[in-house]
Amino acid sequence: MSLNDHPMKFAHLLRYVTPHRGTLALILLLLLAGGAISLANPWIAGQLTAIILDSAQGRFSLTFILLAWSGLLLFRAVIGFANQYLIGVTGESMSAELRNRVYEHLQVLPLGYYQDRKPGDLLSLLANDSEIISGFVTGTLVQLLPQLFVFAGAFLMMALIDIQLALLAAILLPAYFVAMKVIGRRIRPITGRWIDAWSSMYAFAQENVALIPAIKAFGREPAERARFREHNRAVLGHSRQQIRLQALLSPSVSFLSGIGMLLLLWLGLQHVEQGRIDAAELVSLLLYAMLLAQPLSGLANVYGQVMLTRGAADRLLDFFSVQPEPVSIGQPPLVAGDGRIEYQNVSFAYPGRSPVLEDFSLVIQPGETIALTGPNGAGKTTLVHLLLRFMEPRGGRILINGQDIAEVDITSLRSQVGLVAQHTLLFNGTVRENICYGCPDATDAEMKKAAFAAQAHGFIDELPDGYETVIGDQGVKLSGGQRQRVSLARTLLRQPAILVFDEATSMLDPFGESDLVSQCKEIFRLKTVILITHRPGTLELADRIIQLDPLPQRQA
Ligand SMILES: Nc1ncnc2c1ncn2[C@@H]1O[C@H](COP(=O)(O)OP(=O)(O)OP(=O)(O)O)[C@@H](O)[C@H]1O
Repeated sequence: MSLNDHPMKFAHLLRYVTPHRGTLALILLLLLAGGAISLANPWIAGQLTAIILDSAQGRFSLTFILLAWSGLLLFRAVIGFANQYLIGVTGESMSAELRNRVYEHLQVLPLGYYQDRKPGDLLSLLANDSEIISGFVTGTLVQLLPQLFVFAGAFLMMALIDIQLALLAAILLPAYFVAMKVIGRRIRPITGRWIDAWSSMYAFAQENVALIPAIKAFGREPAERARFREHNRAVLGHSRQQIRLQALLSPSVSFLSGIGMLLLLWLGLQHVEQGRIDAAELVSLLLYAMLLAQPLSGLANVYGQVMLTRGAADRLLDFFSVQPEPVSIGQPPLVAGDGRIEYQNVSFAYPGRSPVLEDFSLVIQPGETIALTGPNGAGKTTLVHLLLRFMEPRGGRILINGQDIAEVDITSLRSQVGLVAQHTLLFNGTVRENICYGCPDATDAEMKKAAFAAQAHGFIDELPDGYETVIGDQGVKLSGGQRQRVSLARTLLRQPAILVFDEATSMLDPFGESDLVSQCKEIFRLKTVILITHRPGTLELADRIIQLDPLPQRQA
């Protein structure tokens, strides 16, 4: 599929260029000025040769020419500095904006998108592809016109000196383009494979770092090392192929242009002998011919860069075209109410799997605490994930306070349903930051009240820095039960009308659990609560126990 056939169109990516068009235009002007100086050099060299050979063409004094030349070189140096600076800064700002946009889109994608992909692939969009796009704009696109300008200028100057030799140089050009095309065409798929291999390696390393305890416990270090080496070998293999082709590209073009120069020199000398041009003009002409070849090797890189950028643009556009979670702009908020929940004939199946729920109905009265129990895989977590609209049901509907949740603003819905998940998800920050994650403006007293209710205050107080203790990645510096309590406090602090505990007490010791149960009875009296649990201590809290049984397996 070509980029313009892409559902989101290549123009979408140009949005990141538009805010910088002023700076890019300035860069372009400076590059053109640099190009003009490059075009002046061969002419000056011709004048110098004329003076040295004492030819009639030497119209300026040696001192004047040297001074003027020095001035031009200084001017080019200043332009070079300005350009390098502007190109660097603009490129970096563009990639930063693109990275922001990628990250924003990541945040609004449905949970299922993450479950189907490796984190490394997503991170590669941030790390590689955003850079490639901005690098193309600042490193290739803006350079194109100045290169063409130098090319056309050099050709024109040659034609003014000797039209035959100028045409000969122009006739030799297709050879360069053939070399560029043949090699350039092979670079693109290799780059795509290199990026794929790189993201697989990254994803593998990331997963392994998270699974270190399991790897150590099962003594799998040597096997994992070997698997990493395998991934790394694939990355290296593709890099080698890519580097080989890229390395081949410029020298091939240089070789062809060198041969062309020799041919030109040979014919030029004959024209000098025939008196059609003088030696000074031949010097200028040869230098112009070199200038002609210079943008060509630049253009050879353009081809490789375009191929590389098309790959990155394809991946980014694919990513941006993934539908975000159902947008709720303009949808009314979920009106705060007494917390009545009603599942009406709800059906759901994960993609490619047999149905988990079919025609499921359940009414949970305001202030009621129900325990949801049943065998593993029966669909208990799925049921509460549907309540939070992490996924959408295939059939039926779910009402809260009489409002269909499919028709309310998703943020207002999630602010009223507090989930304490089966796997605690804590950030690498302080205990305070973790508890206040959903309510950054909570006061110290409110935070501590939530921590007391979750029976977490006692152990937090004994931590080296109390609430300011950093708990490590995923809270590794806390015990499993402590993590659950922090996560519970985080949810309680939001004071949602509906509380969902998805095996949230599974790691608490029996005493801790009974303490928590009595504490929670106090809290739960005011809220609608769904407890997913198998533990008798927690079941005791429930007004009603709902047994969920798995549906008979059948083909999706
Ligand atoms: N992201 C997913 N993609 C595909 N299938 C899934 C996904 N998540 C869960 N399932 C499947 O859906 C079914 C219900 O899973 P769910 O997590 O809701 O069960 P559960 O009753 O909460 O189980 P447990 O008691 O083990 O926590 C299971 O068969 C599971 O394999």
